[in-house]
Amino acid sequence: MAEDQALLRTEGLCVSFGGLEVLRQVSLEVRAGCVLGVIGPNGAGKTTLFNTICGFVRPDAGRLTFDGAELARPRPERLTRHGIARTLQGLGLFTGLTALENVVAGATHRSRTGLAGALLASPWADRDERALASAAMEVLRQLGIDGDAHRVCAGLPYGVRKRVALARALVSRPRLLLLDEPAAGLSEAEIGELAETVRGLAPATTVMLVEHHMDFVMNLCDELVVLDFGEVIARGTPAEVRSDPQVQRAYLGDPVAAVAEEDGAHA
Ligand SMILES: Nc1ncnc2c1ncn2[C@@H]1O[C@H](COP(=O)(O)OP(=O)(O)OP(=O)(O)O)[C@@H](O)[C@H]1O
Repeated sequence: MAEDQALLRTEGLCVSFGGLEVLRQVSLEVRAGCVLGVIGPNGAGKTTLFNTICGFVRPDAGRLTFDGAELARPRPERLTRHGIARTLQGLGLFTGLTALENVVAGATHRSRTGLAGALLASPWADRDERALASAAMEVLRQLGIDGDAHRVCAGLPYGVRKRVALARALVSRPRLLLLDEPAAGLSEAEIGELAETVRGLAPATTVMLVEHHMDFVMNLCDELVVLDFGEVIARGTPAEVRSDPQVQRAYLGDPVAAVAEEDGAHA
């Protein structure tokens, strides 16, 4: 581990789409063993930040370092080899496959024999397949959904499908897990359970998540970074961020103006 304990670091990331600057000089650190939340109003650039870290979007400028080494040109298909995994805002599951098959699909990079071995039906491929299925089952058990392992995803409740998506990311045993809106669409009870699950992953797995559900974020995260119009406008503990006037303005409009308006209404 690098001395500064930052597992992931971004320095001066800039991304534009056409003339639209979506990330402006974004510098942040994800400390090893922590749960870092990235929040901000709609369109602030949160998902673009994830996409840049994962290599789906090439930055115009800036630098990414993972565990002290530059991640010069991250390639999505190689991320798990670096020890990074992510979930998507949509679930991205194969709805016609079972929960177990979906999770195995997330683990295939661990296979030694690869596609060629599987096509040739080599004994190694058989052994690999059994090992992958066993690893996938273990993660489903860890997330409390092993009872649904052989059910087709299309027929599973949304909350269970979200857990399958999480299991698929976890099966590679990532050092850094990126979660894009993990609480979206869940009931309050499921959100509470999810917070416990994510808390249980750290410190072995460092977590960076993008989320709109404020209670979830405030209760779960060790640190927050706030993006607004592609810029980092605040960072700190949830309590520090909550009381930051710039953050309040970004979310609620200018509080001073809001109070003045309210006074006017009562006058
Ligand atoms: N591939 C793209 N091409 C053009 N514009 C894009 C692209 N991806 C994102 N954008 C624009 O970039 C801005 C930031 O989008 P992004 O999805 O990163 O924001 P966000 O903070 O994740 O928003 P939300 O909370 O609504 O998911 C938006 O104005 C969006 O329309």
